[in-house]
Amino acid sequence: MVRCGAALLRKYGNFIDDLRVYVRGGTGGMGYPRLGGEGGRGGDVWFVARERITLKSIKEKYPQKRFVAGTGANSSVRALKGEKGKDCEVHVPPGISLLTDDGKQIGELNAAGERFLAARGGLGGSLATNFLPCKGQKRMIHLDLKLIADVGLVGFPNAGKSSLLSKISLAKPEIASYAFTTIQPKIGKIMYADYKQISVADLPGLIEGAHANKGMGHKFLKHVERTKQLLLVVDISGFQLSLKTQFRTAFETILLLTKELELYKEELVTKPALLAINKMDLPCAKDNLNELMSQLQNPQDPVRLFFLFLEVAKVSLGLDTLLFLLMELCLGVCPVCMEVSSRRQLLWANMGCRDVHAATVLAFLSGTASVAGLLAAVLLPNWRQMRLYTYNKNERNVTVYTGLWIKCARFDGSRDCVIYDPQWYTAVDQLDLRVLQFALPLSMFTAVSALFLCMIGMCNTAFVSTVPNVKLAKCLVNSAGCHLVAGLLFLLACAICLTPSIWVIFYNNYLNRKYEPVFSFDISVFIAIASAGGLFFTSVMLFLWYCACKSLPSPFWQPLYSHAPSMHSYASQPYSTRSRLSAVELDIPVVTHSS
Ligand SMILES: Nc1nc2c(ncn2[C@@H]2O[C@H](COP(=O)(O)OP(=O)(O)OP(=O)(O)O)[C@@H](O)[C@H]2O)c(=O)[nH]1
Ligand SMILES: [Mg+2]
Repeated sequence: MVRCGAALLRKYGNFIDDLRVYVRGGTGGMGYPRLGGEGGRGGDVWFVARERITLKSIKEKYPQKRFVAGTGANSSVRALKGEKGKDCEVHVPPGISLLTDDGKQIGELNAAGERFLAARGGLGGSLATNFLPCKGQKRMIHLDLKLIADVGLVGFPNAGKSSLLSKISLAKPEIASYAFTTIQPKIGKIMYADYKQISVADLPGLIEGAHANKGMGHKFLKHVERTKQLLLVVDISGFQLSLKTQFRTAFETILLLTKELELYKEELVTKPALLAINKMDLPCAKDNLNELMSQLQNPQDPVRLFFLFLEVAKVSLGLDTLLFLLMELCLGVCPVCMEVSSRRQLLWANMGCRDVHAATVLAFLSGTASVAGLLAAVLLPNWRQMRLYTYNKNERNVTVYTGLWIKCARFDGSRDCVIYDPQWYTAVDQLDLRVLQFALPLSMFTAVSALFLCMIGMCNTAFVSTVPNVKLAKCLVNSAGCHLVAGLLFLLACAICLTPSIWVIFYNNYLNRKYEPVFSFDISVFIAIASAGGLFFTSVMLFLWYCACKSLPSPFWQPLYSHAPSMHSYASQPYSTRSRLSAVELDIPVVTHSS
C-alpha cells in the first residue's frame, strides 16, 4: 500500500475543492422609540452558483474568507421604517455542497443560478425588541466542491484514463507513463454532431485503500459521487504500483476498484457503469482479455458493479462504439427500444467527419463545373481578338480569333472561318498564350486529381462495413485527409489558372502599344477567371469542412470505416444482481475488439 507523498499533496493543493468561510448577516437598524419607528432589517448572505467561478478565485479575491452583509438603516423622522441592509451575494461554482463545521450538510448548489441563504440578517429595532437592533446570524460554512460531470473516469493510476479522455474529447490532459500523472480532476466535453454534449471527468487514479483515504482517496473519490455514470478504465496487462506492492491482474483491478467504490459509498456501485479495457495493443493482450472475459462471466467473487461494455481504447473502432454507448446512456436514448437500423442511423448521426456532408458534395460539384469551364477555355479560340479594318467600302472588316490551339479569321457578320489554322499551337508567338498552353492543362490536371481525391474521400466516408478491416484502419487514406489534400490541390489549380489568365488582359495593352490598337481579350479570359473563382470556392468549402471536422470528436487520421455496435456477443449472465442497469437489463452488447 502506498502513502501519498508530500509532493502530491503540494501539487494537489493548487486545486481547491474545499473552502471554509465565515458568513454573517447584517445587523438590524435602530428603532425610533419616540415615534415607534422600526429599524431596517440587516442584509442576508447568499451563495449563488455561477459558471466560471472556482473556489480558488474566491480564495484569491477574498483572502480573509469573511462575508458580512450590510447593516439595516436606522429608523428616523424622515423614514420611520428603516431600509433593509444590503445583501451580500457570494458567487460559487456549481457542484458545491454546504456543510457546517460538524459535517452536517445544509444545502447544495448544483446548477448555475441556484441560491442558498447562508446567513439571515438581524431584525431591526422595534417595540418587541425595545427598539434595539438584533445581530445577524453568523456561522462557519464549508464549501465542498464535487465535480458535476455526466461520466467519471475511474481506474488505477496509469490505466490510460487521461489518454482515453484526450481521444474522445478535445481536452488535453497530461499523459505520462508514471502513476499519479493526473492530480487535479479535469473535465472534457464530447461534442456530438447534433451538438449534444457529454462532460467526462478525468479523475486521479485510485489505489487500494482509497476508501480509507489512502493516496488522498477521499479527495478523489468524492468527485465520483456526482457523476451520473462511471467509466472504469482498466489496463489489460494488470497493475502494479511499485515493486513493493502486489501485482494485480485486470480482473483483480476490476474487483478492487468496485470494492473501493462500494466501501467509500455503497450507492456508487448502483450507478450505471461502462468498462473500458485498455492497452489492447500490448503483447499477450488477447490472451489476457480471453481470461478476463471468462473470469467476468464466472466470477468467484461477485463483481459489485455491472458493466455494459468491454472495449479497447486504442483501437479507434472501439472509441466510436464507446462514444455511441456514452451517448445512449447519458442522453437517455433507450437502447432496448432501438432497432438495429435506427442504431446505425444514430451512429451515423454522430459520426461527424464520416457523413458525406452537403459541403463536400457541393464542393465536388463546383470543382467539376470549374474543370468543365477550364476545358471550354482551353478549347475555344476566343482568348484574343485582332480587328483588321479595311478602307475598301466593298469589303468587310476581318476579326482574327486567337485561341491556345487554333486560330480563326472571320469576316464581320459571318460565322465561318476564312482562315482556320489548327497548327497554330506549334507557332504561338504571343508569350501570354504560350504560358497558358502549359498553365491551363496543368491546372486542369491538378483539379482533376483533386476531384479524384474528393471522390475517394466521399466513398470512404460512405463506406460502412460490419466487418472491421484492420489493414484499412492503418491506412492513412481517410475522409478528412483526402478532403484536406484535395482542398490544397484546388487552391494550387486556382493559382496556376488565374495568374496567366489575368496576365492576358495586361498583355493586350502591351500589344496595343507595341503594334496597332487592334487587340482585345475575349470570352475565354472570363471563363478561365470564373473557373479559377470556382476552384477557389471549392477549396474554401473543403477547408471549412475540414476545420469543422477537426473540431468534432473524430480524430483527423481516424480510419474511415465504421460499424454499428455488433449485436452478436451478448453477456451471457448478469454480473451482478445489485445493478440497476445491468448488461442484461439494458440489453447492451458486450463488444470486444482486439487489434
Ligand atoms: N500501449 C498502450 N499504452 C497506452 C494506452 N493508453 C494509454 N497508454 C499509455 O499508458 C500511460 C499512462 O497513460 P495515462 O493516460 O497518463 O494514464 P492515467 O490512467 O491517466 O494515469 P494517472 O493520471 O496516473 O492516473 C501513458 O504512457 C500512455 O501513453 C494504450 O491503449 N496502449
Ligand atoms: Mg491521468
